[in-house]
Amino acid sequence: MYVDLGNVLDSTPGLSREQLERLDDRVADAHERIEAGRADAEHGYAALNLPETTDPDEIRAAVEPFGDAEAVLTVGIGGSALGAATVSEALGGDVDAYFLDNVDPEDTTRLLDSLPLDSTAVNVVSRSGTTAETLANFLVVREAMESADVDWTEQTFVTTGDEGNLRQLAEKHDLPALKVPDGVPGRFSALSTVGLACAAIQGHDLDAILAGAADEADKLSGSLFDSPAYAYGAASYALDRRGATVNAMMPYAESLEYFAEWFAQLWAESLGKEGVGQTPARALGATDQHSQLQLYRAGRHDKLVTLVRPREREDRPIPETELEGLSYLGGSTLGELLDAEFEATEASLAAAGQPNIRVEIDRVDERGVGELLYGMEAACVLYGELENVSTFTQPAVEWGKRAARGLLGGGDFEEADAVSDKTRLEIE
Ligand SMILES: O=P(O)(O)OC[C@H]1O[C@H](O)[C@H](O)[C@@H](O)[C@@H]1O
Repeated sequence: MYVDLGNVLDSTPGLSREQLERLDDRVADAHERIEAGRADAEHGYAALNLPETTDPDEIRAAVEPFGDAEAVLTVGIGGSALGAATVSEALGGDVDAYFLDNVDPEDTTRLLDSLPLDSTAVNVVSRSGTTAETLANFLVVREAMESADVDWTEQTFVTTGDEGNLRQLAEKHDLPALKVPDGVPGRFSALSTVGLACAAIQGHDLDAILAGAADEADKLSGSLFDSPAYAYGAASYALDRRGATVNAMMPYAESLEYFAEWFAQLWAESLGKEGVGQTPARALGATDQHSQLQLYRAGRHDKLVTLVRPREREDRPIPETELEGLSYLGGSTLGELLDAEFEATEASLAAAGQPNIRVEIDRVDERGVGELLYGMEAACVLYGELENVSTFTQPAVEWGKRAARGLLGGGDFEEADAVSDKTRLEIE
């Protein structure tokens, strides 16, 4: 992963070279703390050890029974879906991948009606094994399979912890089960059993994904000037502190659209604590140049725009045309056009003094995806250290979960009372 901070030096808010150097002393301290956490495999910090601790053979063995599947359906939510979706969307593959990560009845019905159920492998993923959306969706999928005379026990495997409803289900029906790694919160689990089982079914090279991540891990050091991940994390933190409270993640590759979603969870759940945290926004280049960019260039100076792209991609020529006004396009390629748009956006933000950071990988391949995921996780952990928040918890999310559960009669939760106490001011 390559990170270019050039366009934060003269922006507003911005960071001078001296400010970056002063920040580097704090990066050194934070790095020491992170390394100590990794050495003790402390909760959360253990995620940064995944390139070494994830066993690709274990994942390949667990999915072996599904070698002939035409499709793979991941049933999970949040960190139990977004990592797998990011890897799968980035790398494509002959086996179609689908994700049930919401409980929208219309969408679920549409998906189940369109899937070849008798040749779909189903991976039910939940770290806790208790998440209502995931378990409810699984029950719906199971019933759809039974109605289609498909033996769901032959086509389902689970990825979960040692305890919980899902573990019990796997034991009862003798389903293959992968274990979620200890000490790794869901949003940091893309490089583990949680994020890689789907990729394994699609035939992707797990070793190369982990090797890309390991390369990024090797670059972590006591200086942001030696580590792209820390450069990104430290600059994002310092810019937020100076007023760039929004981080618009804008990949220039359709295959990385999910990456921006994954990043949004990582950043929001990890850093949104005690009144602080940079708000992630999602954009896609070049599409959103024709919608959101107006705001990013001419709106408040409260945003950092992160522009992500691969340095190489498979290209496609733009045919020559007889239309004179379009002659500049003919003979060029779609990739060249996309790159020109990337650079034009970057320059236009810089000219307006809006801070932006360029993040590149060589290609959107296994290695590149491993680098990007690991790099952003390490950036997030560093940001959390600098901000002094508890990066690996999500108490605010738990509140809503308890309220919803109480409403459904799943227990006596005082949070559910707040729902009936709602103040209304309804206009018809
Ligand atoms: O994997 P699960 O236990 O089902 O959790 C799935 C998701 O649910 C929660 O709401 C958490 O806030 C997320 O961090 C987590 O990734």
